[in-house]
Amino acid sequence: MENKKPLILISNDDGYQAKGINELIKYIRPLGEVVVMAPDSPRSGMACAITADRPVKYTLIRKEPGLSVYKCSGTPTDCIKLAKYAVLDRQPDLVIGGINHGDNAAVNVHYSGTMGVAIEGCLSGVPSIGFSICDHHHDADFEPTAEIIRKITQKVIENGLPQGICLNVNFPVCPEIKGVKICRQTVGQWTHEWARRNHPNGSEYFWLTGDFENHEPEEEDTDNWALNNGYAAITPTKVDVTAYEIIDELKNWNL
Ligand SMILES: Nc1nc2c(ncn2[C@@H]2O[C@H](COP(=O)(O)O)[C@@H](O)[C@H]2O)c(=O)[nH]1
Repeated sequence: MENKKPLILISNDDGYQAKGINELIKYIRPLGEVVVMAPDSPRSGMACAITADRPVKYTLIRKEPGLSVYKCSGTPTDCIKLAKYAVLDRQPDLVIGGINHGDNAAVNVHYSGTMGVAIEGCLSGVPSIGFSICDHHHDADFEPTAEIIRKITQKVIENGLPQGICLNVNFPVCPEIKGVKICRQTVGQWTHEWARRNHPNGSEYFWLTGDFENHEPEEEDTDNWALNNGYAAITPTKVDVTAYEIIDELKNWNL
């Protein structure tokens, strides 16, 4: 029986030409057969959005031994769904989103197209990881993340992940990452989220801005604490968002 290399499906939300996904391809290639299906342009903030009202297309960009790269007109989640349906000849062994230009720690897991990739992989029963770095610049330095990305990826290939759980991995911006912390999601929220502006035609419009308010900066078990102190943060993330803790209370409402 041929011993096949792990099949690794990669996507992102910064587009197939972004530095982050191309650095990720470089770090991951030695670990398996890599197939990339990524948006044809940036799709930040798309979370788990899907395209239900217009055609979605994909195009082969490059094909080498062990690596195929496609661009797609859809969302990050569309990329995973379409790659599995139209391109792959078998279920992938691993789905990876990233490396995102900007972190997706704390509540950002709910806005992130990077985590939309990992959540879609997880929902389809595939061990999945989202990788992000706390640097929005297009030429961010991803090199300090390489060794940890390879270690985490290899561990997930070897051990898998429980059904319904994926990993949200965030990296600080520093020349040498101190290590890895296993964290919980920080409690916080975005404030001052809009800039009110006037269009030259006299109309008013709003532009998304915002400050992220960390409500527990001293709590050392949070992903934001790890990132603020030079550690990579691994936040195990569930796709079942049921609030089990209040089911009995609601039953007692006798609706
Ligand atoms: N400037 C603001 N950024 C926000 C706000 N809410 C979320 N976000 C950012 O969106 C990204 C989406 O992640 P991606 O992986 O799709 O790029 C998330 O990481 C947050 O940083 C906001 O109110 N203002």
